[in-house]
Formats: sequence, C-alpha cells, structure tokens
Amino acid sequence: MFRTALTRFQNKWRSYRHRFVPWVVLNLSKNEKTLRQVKKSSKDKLVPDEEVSQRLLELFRLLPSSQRALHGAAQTHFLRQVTSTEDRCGGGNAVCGQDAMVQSLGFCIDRKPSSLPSAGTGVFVTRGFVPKGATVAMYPGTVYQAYEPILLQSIRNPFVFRCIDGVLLDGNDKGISKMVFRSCSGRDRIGPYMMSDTSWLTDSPRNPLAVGQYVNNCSNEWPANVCYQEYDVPDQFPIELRQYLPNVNYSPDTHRPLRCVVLVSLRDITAGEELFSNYFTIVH
Ligand SMILES: C[S@@+](CC[C@H](N)C(=O)[O-])C[C@H]1O[C@@H](n2cnc3c(N)ncnc32)[C@H](O)[C@@H]1O
Repeated sequence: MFRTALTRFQNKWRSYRHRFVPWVVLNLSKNEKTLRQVKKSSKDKLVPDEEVSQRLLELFRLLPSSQRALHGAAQTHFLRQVTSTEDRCGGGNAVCGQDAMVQSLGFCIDRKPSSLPSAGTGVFVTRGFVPKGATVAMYPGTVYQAYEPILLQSIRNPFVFRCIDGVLLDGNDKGISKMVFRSCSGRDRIGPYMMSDTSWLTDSPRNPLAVGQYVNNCSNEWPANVCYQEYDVPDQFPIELRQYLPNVNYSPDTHRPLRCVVLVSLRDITAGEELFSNYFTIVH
C-alpha cells in the first residue's frame, strides 16, 4: 500500500514542470487553482518560434548598437544606426529602448514595486496595449544544460528558472551569477560582434524586454496574464543583432542553439497592469 502511494506521488511529481524550485515546496498547495496544464511538452508553445523571431527582430533593429565591439564596415553601419537612433530619441539609451519598444511592439514594460504585498519588484505594462499572444518580455541569464553543475550559483537564488527539458537559466543580476554571466559574455564573440548583452545586469537594459526575471507568480486573486515559452535562437538569426540577446551559454562547448525564454501574453493587457506568470506547469 505504501509502495502504491509512493508510486502515485512520484508520477504526480514527475508531471510538474516547476519553474522555480523553492516555490514548489512552499506555495504549491496555495496555488492549486492557478496551475497551468499543457497536453505534451511539444504543445507548450502558445505562438510559433517564427513569430517570436519576427517580433524580436523588429525591436532589435531599432535599438542603439554598442560601439565597443565594432570596427570597419560594421562600425560604419553602427554610426549610421546610432545617429539615426539618437535623432529619434535625443540621446539617453534607456529612453531609446522604451521608445523603440513602443514603436515596434506598441507597448513598453518596466520594473516597479509589485502591487502584491511583500513580493518585492514586479514588471508592469507602462505604456500602450499588449494584445493576446504578444512577446512581452525575455528571461535573461546564463544557460546551463541539464547535465552542467550550477550548485554554487543556485544557493539562495530565487532566479533559477527551469525549462521543460531541464535546461536552467540563472537570471540573478547580483553576486556570483552576475560575474559568471559577464565572463561568459566576454568570452563569446564572433569577430567584431558580441553574441549577448550584459546591460540587463544594470538598471537600464539596452533591450527593454530583458526584465522577465522580475515577473511575479500569480495567485488565486491575480491569475496569470503571461506564460513562459522556450525559444531556441535559430541559426539564421542575424549575427549583428545577437548583441541584444540577454542569454549566454555557460559552457563554450554547447553544440545546440542558444536557449532563450520569452513571456507571451495570455490575454490583452492594458497600461498600468502588473504581469503575472505561473511558476508551475503540469505536462500530461
Ligand atoms: C523570480 S523572483 C521575482 C522577482 C522578485 N519579486 C524580486 O523582487 O526579486 C521570485 C521571487 O519573487 C517573490 N514572489 C514572486 N511571486 C510572489 C507572490 N505572488 N507573492 C509574494 N512573493 C512573490 C518570491 O520571493 C520569489 O522567490
């Protein structure tokens, strides 16, 4: 009898795709009603990858470039791009990023104190309108394959996100996590091009979508309005626009496309609303 109960528990546990481990232990019973259920891991995607690529490219093409890693022909292109972006935005990068977002996606998001008591920082739609199925945010961080060690970085770290296939993203912008991201990002470049962006580690990310790690968990009173979706960057993603991707592989020998995670809207969302995701998904 004990064995049957144990097997039933193990099966139920295996079907959970817990996104943030401490939350599974502490909050599962409080959030039963808000669990997200999907049929199979392959059916977890709300919008096709091609559409996510399209939205990211539309935004990235408007963002100001980083001069640091560029020279030659790329620099000429950079100068043209920066000049035209500065004309539009009048200087400061933060303003440019937000304006670029409104221009390309029709809304912008930002971090602010959460509307939930003792939930710290949250993410809000600050301008415009988010239609259902839009790419609303990205989850930045170092990408660890399921077999790679993350022990030290994961201690007392609420920002370790677990993908459905066991890949982990460490979206903590402080301490050892921050050092690891900077070091991996500096390591990976192709010729003059950076392959990732480190500015999500600061208060003003160049890519304004890269604040998804601050989205709080839904509750019975505040149902989820966004959900996580794994997105593997396709080979044909333009090399000069990879500098805006807020993810980098921990290992230089990862022979698979870069894993990113985006947040997709589950319904229309209006300016002033806080974004809430679901930290648990059940895969049947
Ligand atoms: C991924 S972080 C989200 C960002 C976090 N709010 C912050 O300011 O750092 C996850 C942590 O946020 C807090 N959190 C998330 N959703 C919450 C909720 N509905 N109520 C209270 N705290 C919440 C918990 O401390 C959790 O460990």
